[in-house]
Amino acid sequence: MSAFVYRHGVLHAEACAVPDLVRQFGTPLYVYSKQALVEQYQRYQDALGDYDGHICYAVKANSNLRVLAVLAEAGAGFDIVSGGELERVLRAGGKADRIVFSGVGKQKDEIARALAVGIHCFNVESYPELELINAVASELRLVAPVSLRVNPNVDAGTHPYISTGLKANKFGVPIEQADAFYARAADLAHINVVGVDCHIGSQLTDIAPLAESLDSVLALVDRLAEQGIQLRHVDMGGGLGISYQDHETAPDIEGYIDFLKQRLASRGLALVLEPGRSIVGDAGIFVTEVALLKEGEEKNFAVVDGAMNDLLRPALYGAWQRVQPVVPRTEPDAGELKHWDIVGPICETGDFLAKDRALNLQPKDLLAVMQSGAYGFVMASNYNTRPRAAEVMVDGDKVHLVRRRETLDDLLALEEGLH
Ligand SMILES: Cc1ncc(COP(=O)(O)O)c(C=O)c1O
Ligand SMILES: N[C@@H](CCCC[NH3+])C(=O)O
Repeated sequence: MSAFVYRHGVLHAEACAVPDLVRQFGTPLYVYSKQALVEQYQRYQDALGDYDGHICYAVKANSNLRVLAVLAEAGAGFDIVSGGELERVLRAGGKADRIVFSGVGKQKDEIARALAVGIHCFNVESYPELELINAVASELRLVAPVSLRVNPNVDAGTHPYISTGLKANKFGVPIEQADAFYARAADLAHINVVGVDCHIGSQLTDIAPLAESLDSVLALVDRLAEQGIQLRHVDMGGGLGISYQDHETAPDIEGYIDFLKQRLASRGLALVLEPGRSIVGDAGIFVTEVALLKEGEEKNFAVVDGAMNDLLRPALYGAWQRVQPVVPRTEPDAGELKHWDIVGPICETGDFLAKDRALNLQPKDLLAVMQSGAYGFVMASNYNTRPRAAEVMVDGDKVHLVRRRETLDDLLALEEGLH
């Protein structure tokens, strides 16, 4: 059940009325639900059950320390893509031996730190990277656990910017080259090959492309076994989508994991998954206030105090997210339903949160952009010298400020050269 529901005509986050949160913390504001976060993680964990493996939450989706701490406490592992994300996970109480390290450009110092703390494995994406990891491990007199990220050349059927499993994408090693890659890795003294990894894209609403990728991955696993290279785990990445629009249905997490377990069990393979959006996406909203209404001949614009720097998905991918009034107007004061483009104050035509939405609006109205828990705050910037929004997490009727609003002093603090 959604943690964001109307009660007595007011949008609530769990037991907290959103207007109360706004009075306390201002706008624009990210609001997360602890209950929604834990419930969604628990679905993955329960579906895995006592099957050997890890649910490694993809930190990039929402890396707030409190979000990570809640998931660490629930028992999550983590998928990281930088040294910065590694430190976040460790600070939040995540266990190093449940971390997988993905990404095409891992740096020497990031590799060294990950080796020193003892992560579960590196998801390697190229030969030069494999050699770098071997060299760093050799310097530290350690052995690096490694999984190869294969690119199965499968169309994930998602937005081209978030599709990662095609030959044209920069990710992974083409699956036809994987046999040779493993043979070479097996010869390196400081590399221990433990698995195979595949992540074909994000916001998938159909699991057929994942099943197709799994076929190729398992054929590779079987070929390697014949050559005496026995892998211990298969990591199918993340990618399960959520319902941003009514016509989109989120894939069935339990059904998907059951399917994976069935395919892996006969080969004695453990299962690793790296879900991001499907854990945190529904657990957050972005709240913004209408600053002014600008009605025109062709278009009506509602200028709000949130912008593309706060929530980039609409500008970057043309993404469509639900926009709901925090306190919907009711008869007899419902006013006139008009179509609005919800735009921010930034000097870019692409600065919109939504287009052509039928709403009854007045200045100072609060709007909630739903499904903003994933790839929301993490993609925020300071463009137009806009301090980034505050983030709060509700837990029943309690609310915790989990990142304070930035100030102008925060923004200017790192700049030098005036005197
Ligand atoms: C390697 C890797 N793993 C996991 C994820 C998480 O994906 P999602 O948020 O779609 O579950 C991503 C992002 O797409 C990724 O690049
Ligand atoms: N940022 C993207 C997802 C990218 C996934 C990263 N591999 C989105 O908002 O949809």
